[in-house]
Amino acid sequence: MDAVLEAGGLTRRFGGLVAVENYTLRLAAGDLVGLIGPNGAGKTTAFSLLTGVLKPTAGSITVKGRDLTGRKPHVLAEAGLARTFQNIRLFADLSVLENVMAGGHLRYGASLLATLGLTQAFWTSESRITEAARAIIARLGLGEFTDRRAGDLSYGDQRRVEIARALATEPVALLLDEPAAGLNPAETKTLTTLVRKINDELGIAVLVVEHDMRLIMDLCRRVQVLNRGRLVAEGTPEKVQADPAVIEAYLGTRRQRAGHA
Ligand SMILES: Nc1ncnc2c1ncn2[C@@H]1O[C@H](COP(=O)(O)OP(=O)(O)OP(=O)(O)O)[C@@H](O)[C@H]1O
Repeated sequence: MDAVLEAGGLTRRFGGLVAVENYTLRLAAGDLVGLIGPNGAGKTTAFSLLTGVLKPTAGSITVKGRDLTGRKPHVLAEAGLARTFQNIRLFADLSVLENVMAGGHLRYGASLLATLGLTQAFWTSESRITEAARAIIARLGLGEFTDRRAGDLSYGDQRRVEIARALATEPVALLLDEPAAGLNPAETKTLTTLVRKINDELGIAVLVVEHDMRLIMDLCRRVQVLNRGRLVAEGTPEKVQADPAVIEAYLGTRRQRAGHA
């Protein structure tokens, strides 16, 4: 299967520190990949490189075969990479529908001229965006919240709305940055079901960066493990859990912390 997102040899230095070195990822349609690693392993840096928030010191990023290395986050978003944030970033005062429509505007927004002139093109695109947003909201089981103010929802429901907004951009890949942070166990379970459904039913490739090891092992078909900026293992959850390099990465970090204490 062709890759929708490919990262080759991604490296990022901060002064003398190499935060990520030679990180490689191949995400094809339908892939569901988890990225884990102990504290300071480089997960956030890798995520920021993939989403264009940080520029790589070396390496490349291609989306659907297009080289987008070093391009800004909005360019990657327009090319089909959707993301969520560690700290949910919804428009709290807008309704759930309006939040999800904001995703659609990125994809189908009418041109400025059409908007100012309120031409037929504007109304056509506006009604198309509204209908698409409603369909996504229904598909994700959020129908009861459609007209509610986003800021009034529980944290778990806000997370789902954020994912709905990401889907409204019609992405080829969805990148989730610690989606379970701040969720209770029941909300985490609902989230797991939702992400699996998106991946299974819509065929959208998913990359999840998480601290919650259980979620990653339950959810993902393939897991990558970073340690000190380098990939030390990649494979099925079963294979990765039994890998001595992974066990050492986590134990080593714990030993280090015990040493500092
Ligand atoms: N902007 C920065 N400037 C300097 N060093 C940085 C910067 N961002 C990250 N680092 C360093 O790069 C390394 C990797 O950090 P990163 O935040 O990517 O790891 P992480 O796996 O996401 O960690 P955590 O699980 O604790 O969030 C760390 O040593 C960190 O201190």
